[in-house]
Amino acid sequence: MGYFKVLLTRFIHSNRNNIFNRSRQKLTNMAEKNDSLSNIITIDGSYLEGGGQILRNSTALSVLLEIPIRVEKIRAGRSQGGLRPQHLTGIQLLSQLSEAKLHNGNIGATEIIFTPRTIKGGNYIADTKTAGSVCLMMQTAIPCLLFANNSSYLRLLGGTNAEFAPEIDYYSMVFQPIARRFNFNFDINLVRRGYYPKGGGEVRITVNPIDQLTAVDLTEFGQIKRFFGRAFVAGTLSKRIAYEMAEAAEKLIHKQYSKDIPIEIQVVKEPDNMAIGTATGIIVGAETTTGCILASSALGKRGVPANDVGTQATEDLLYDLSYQACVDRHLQDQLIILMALAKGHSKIRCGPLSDHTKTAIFVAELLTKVKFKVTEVSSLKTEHDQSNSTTLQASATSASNTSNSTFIVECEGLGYQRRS
Ligand SMILES: Nc1ncnc2c1ncn2[C@@H]1O[C@H](COP(=O)(O)OP(=O)(O)OP(=O)(O)O)[C@@H](O)[C@H]1O
Repeated sequence: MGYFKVLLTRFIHSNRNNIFNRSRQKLTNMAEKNDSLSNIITIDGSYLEGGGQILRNSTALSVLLEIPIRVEKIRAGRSQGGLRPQHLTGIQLLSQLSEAKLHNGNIGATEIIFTPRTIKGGNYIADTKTAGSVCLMMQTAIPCLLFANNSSYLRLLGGTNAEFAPEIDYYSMVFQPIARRFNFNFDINLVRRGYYPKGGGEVRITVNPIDQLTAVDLTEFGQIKRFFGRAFVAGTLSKRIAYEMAEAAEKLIHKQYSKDIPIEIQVVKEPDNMAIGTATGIIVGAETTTGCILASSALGKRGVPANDVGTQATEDLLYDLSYQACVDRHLQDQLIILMALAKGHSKIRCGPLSDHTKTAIFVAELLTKVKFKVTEVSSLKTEHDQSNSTTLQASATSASNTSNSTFIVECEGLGYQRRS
């Protein structure tokens, strides 16, 4: 019985490999028919985090550097691997703005070949037709459009406050001000919010071109000068829920920080014409005297009490602050591509590095040839943190790394310049 099982397993494996190799060859032949693929680079989409981010970063860098890429084993780290609607919509947007050839751009595809030709500003519309995050589309399109030769106007439809993605408020409260440090800006016009499961949110983004990104130094934490945030309900939910989330956040902050530090958390019931669907959530952030901005967000779920939602978002923020990190656990990976492209030496101080960050470094090094250096600078968290280590335990787990170390991530950027 055991012998037959071994034979059967071998047969299945060898067949699977044959099928994989045959379809891969077919894809390459199709692509080679029209494109020059002599310098194609293959990206292993299953590397570390193995999610959509590796695909976004590699296609964005492919556009900027005019390198054709093959991404294989797409989202192999996820239970439902391959391209999902939001990933496909994001890649199609990049294909349009770069006049790229996209081979195998289909839902479920586990391998694509992407051959960009240019970077073209202009008007673009992308609709995930799901609650797929509009911010994740911004994450790839904006760095490319910064280097187009004219302005761009994006109309993006999908989820504005989606799980496991930056919320639109994170983009305006954290990413946008930090982007200014890299010498770029973009306008966000939030037309309508959209949530899981319906989506239907809409943002309009204006991107004006720049010549070069400036390197950043985000390594001095300074002192916390204010806490801020936004607690919301939309649809049929009572505003009381938003008050409860905000109160839970304030209570937790006051437990650990002086009451002299101002806390301003807006409590909002979204107007009906500004939101599709029913949802609730909170973002809580902190700004320091040296201009570091960190934040964390959480969305409400059926059966989860409002104060647990407020507490979760705040615990995550306090955990990042306890390292005196200058960027939060989510911003880390989002800055890697910008650091690699900028002119000069960029440095950021982080808490435990996320797998997203390590994956972003892997892709940036592979495509730009820029070398990143990661240095462990301390293994001690701040004193108040150590006295609150139990509260922060849960948070450590969600940061996907339980190390107590603080890290400096740095690189000499390639000084990417807009093509004339
Ligand atoms: N709460 C959050 N606030 C800000 N950014 C976030 C938050 N949660 C996740 N992110 C960012 O969103 C991106 C998510 O990438 P990831 O590859 O996990 O998701 P994805 O593209 O939806 O793909 P997949 O479906 O494969 O998970 C990362 O850049 C991560 O830092």
